[in-house]
Amino acid sequence: MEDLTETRDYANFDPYWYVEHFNATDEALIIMQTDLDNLHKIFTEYNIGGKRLLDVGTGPTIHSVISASRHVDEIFLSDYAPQNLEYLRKWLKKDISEPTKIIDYVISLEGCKMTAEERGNQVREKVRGILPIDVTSETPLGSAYDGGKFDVIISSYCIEAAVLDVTGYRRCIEHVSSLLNKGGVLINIGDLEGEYSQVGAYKFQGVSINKQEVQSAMAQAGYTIKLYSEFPVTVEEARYTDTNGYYIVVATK
Ligand SMILES: C[S@@+](CC[C@H](N)C(=O)[O-])C[C@H]1O[C@@H](n2cnc3c(N)ncnc32)[C@H](O)[C@@H]1O
Repeated sequence: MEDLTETRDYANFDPYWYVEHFNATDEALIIMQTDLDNLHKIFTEYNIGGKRLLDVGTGPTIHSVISASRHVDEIFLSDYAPQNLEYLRKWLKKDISEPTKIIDYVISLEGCKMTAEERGNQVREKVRGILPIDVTSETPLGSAYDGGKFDVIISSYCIEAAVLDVTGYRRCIEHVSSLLNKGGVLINIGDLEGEYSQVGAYKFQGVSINKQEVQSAMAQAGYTIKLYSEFPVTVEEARYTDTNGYYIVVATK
């Protein structure tokens, strides 16, 4: 990643590059497979569900809500970067051609007989909003937001990307938690002990965080951790990040 330009400016985040590299190819599926397996398992085996789900920092990819879509009534996608929100709006209106590898893989996990287009439409039917969000703000969805709280929140590779230190990470967990109903579930997926991730010609800097720091941030925000797991970085993913691994936490508020 040496030749890339270091940035913290999400105006430099290219949604088309991201989808091409993390959703569209055989390599992308290898990179995403562990998350897809985990999300499928969590929603089927842990009996997680509810009325309203918020995906925090969705980026331009809806892979994190495919499994969830069978277990909630309403899905809200969100992101900080306007170009990612625009990409998601185009996805919702079917104004862009959607790579099918990720959805086909989830269909294989679910053992259903649908096409990727049919399963993608099932997800679209649940989407009720595509919202601007800033997890560094005490009012992440904006001070004017009065749309209510959520029963399930998913955040995948967003919170460590949004800040540069552990204190900032803790605050973001608290901000996100303010959007979750009591008794609700937070599924938080992220990088362990890495600072950079490539998107296009840029490497985006975030906080390097370890297991103890993740768990204490969750405990401090009032969560009971139901599951904490770590996974190694694949050879394919190591091309795009300096992270040592990934964590996934499932916790109740
Ligand atoms: C590495 S991408 C992850 C996208 C997607 N969730 C995934 O799992 O592939 C990080 C995302 O976090 C978003 N982001 C960065 N800063 C943020 C902030 N302060 N609040 C909310 N989202 C932020 C970026 O715009 C980007 O879409």
